[in-house]
Amino acid sequence: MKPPVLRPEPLTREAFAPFGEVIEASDAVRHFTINGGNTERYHDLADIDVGPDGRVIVSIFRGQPRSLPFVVEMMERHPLGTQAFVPLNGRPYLVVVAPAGPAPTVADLRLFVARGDQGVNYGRGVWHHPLLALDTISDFLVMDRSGSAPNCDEVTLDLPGLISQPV
Ligand SMILES: NC(=O)N[C@@H](O)C(=O)O
Ligand code: NI
Repeated sequence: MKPPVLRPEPLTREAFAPFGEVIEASDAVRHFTINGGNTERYHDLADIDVGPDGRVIVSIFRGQPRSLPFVVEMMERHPLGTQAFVPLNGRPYLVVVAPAGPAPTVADLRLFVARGDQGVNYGRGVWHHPLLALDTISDFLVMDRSGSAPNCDEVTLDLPGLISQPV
């Protein structure tokens, strides 16, 4: 059977809410002026949760661009903590997610096209595809959990999904 084509959706806080938060300086979020008027603070955008035994760490992921069309064959989740990605190069990228819970099927997958000024924070246990950078080598600031217990479950999709081009 041919892999179903995943329908790209624009990344919005509302559409992404079942999977986590969107990290962006939007007028829709609480923001206020600080530093004597020099700076606007877009406040409390995401819940970084690493559980009682984890430690929050900040890393940079330097992703190679994915070639399109791209076949989504696997998904992963981090049951012990959230994982946030914030693009550092101002370039669009792709996010493929499925709800936390049982292993997803291709019918559960959602494909979001993120702008270069939008980050995402995957909720604990939310299924997602590893980083999907586009067009050029791209750096992302990543906030996630460090700890001794294993924190990455992977599944292979019985029927893969297809990200066609152009998204
Ligand atoms: N393995 C790793 O740290 N990266 C993945 O979790 C990812 O979501 O890219
Ligand atoms: Ni991950």
